[in-house]
Order: sequence, then C-alpha cells, then structure tokens
Amino acid sequence: MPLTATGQRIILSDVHLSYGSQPVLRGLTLHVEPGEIYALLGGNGAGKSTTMSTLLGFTRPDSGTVLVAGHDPAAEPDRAREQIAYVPENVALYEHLNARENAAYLLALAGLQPGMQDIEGAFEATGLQREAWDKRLSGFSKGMRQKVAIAIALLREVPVLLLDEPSSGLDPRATADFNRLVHDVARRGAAVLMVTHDLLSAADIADRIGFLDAGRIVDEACAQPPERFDVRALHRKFTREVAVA
Ligand SMILES: Nc1ncnc2c1ncn2[C@@H]1O[C@H](COP(=O)(O)OP(=O)(O)OP(=O)(O)O)[C@@H](O)[C@H]1O
Repeated sequence: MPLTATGQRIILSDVHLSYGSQPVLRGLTLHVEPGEIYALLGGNGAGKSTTMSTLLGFTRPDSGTVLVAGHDPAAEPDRAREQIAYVPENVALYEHLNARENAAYLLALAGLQPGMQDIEGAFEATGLQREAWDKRLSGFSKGMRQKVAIAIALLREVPVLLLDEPSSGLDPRATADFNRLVHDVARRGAAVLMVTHDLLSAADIADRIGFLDAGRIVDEACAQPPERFDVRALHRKFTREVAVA
C-alpha cells in the first residue's frame, strides 16, 4: 500500500480550483492520517462535494497538491480510486440483486473473489441483519444500503474511506450504528474523510473537524477527551466563522 513520505493518506495542499471564472477551492489544505477520522464541515456551496470530486479524480485542480495514498487522482485516477471506498449520500447498488449478490458482483468488478463466508463476516461486522442478506436491495433503507457499502469497503481493505453526508436521512439510532461502524473501519487503519452539514454527527465521530468556508479551512478543532468536543462552542464558532469569513 503506497504511502506518502509523511505517512498521510489524504493530502490536499494549497488546492485551488475554479469552475469557469468562479473560484470554488481557494487554498484548501488538509491532511488525514491512517486511523484518523476527519470531518469536513461546511455550509451550502462551501466546496465539500468539489473536494470529494477532486479526491476521486473527477475534477482537476488548477494548482496545489492532491494525493490519495500516494497517488495523484488527476494524473492516475484509476490507481487513486483503487485506494478509495466512496460511500455517497445515496448509495447506488443493484436493486434487483440481493445483498450477497451485490457484494459478490461489485467485488468481482474490483478484481476480488471473496468467499461467501468472508461476505457474511463483513455483513456481520456491519450489523446488517441476517434476514436482509438474501433480500433484494429495492426494499433496503438508506442505513441498510450504507451497511452493504461499508461491508464491501471492509472486504476491499482500502486505505481511504470517503463519506458524503453519511447521516442525512438516518434516524439517531441508525446514525449511532453507522458512526460505530466507521470507527471500526478507522481502527483497522483506514484514513476516513467525511463531508457533512451535521455538526452533531461530526462531533460524535471525528478526531478532527475542519470548518470549510468558501473553499478553504477557516478553523480546525481536535477531539479532546473526555468530552471530545464542546458542541455548543463548536456551533457558535461554526455559525460565526461561516457568517464572517
Ligand atoms: N460542475 C459545476 N459547474 C459549475 N459550478 C459548480 C459545479 N459544481 C459545483 N459548482 C459550484 O461550486 C460551488 C461549490 O459547490 P459544492 O457542490 O462543492 O459545494 P457543497 O459544499 O458540496 O454544497 P452543498 O452542501 O450545497 O452540497 C457552488 O457555488 C456550486 O454552485
């Protein structure tokens, strides 16, 4: 697994990107280490999706450095994407296939052929109920779909997990389940970057929170035990900084 000299799995360094004449990323710098969960919190239009798209190699920055496990997604999109499990806001799976078939098929597309026991082990690790394993995806909730996507990520053993608005539309119990699961993935050594509007979920899960506004990080907060984050202070800071930055 290629790492950068500093051991950082995700590197965005002084990244600038414009759509036409509109600057969207304006000197974005953030790093995520193996085993770390970084929440990128920002309001509408701050540049969260553009950041994800840049890491996935779908948009090319005008300047700056982007590295995913040592690969530049603009120059080597396939190599970079091999390192990434991406869980979008709405997970797209094959609706007419059941959960096992989805996992087997999508892993085969990634060149992997896990045994059924491995797939079941990954479903168990995600807490996907046994009764759901043979059901078609068309009846699955968002939380169940996320569990299938994370099970696939576990089986791919990728070093980087990208999560786009993972808690939107999930009830508090499903959010807590999902957050536990993401912690497990990080504990196995993956670098996790999630983009979100949801301060509570970010505070619950992240080791670090970066406040993104107008395409750059305007503040960062680190989890401090035992309370991790002072959510009220973060909320004040977030609303003030986004308002004045
Ligand atoms: N393909 C595109 N072409 C032109 N402008 C775009 C494109 N994608 C995004 N933008 C603009 O770039 C800015 C940042 O958009 P982006 O989707 O990255 O923000 P975001 O933080 O994800 O917002 P939201 O929370 O609303 O999804 C916005 O002003 C948006 O209109």
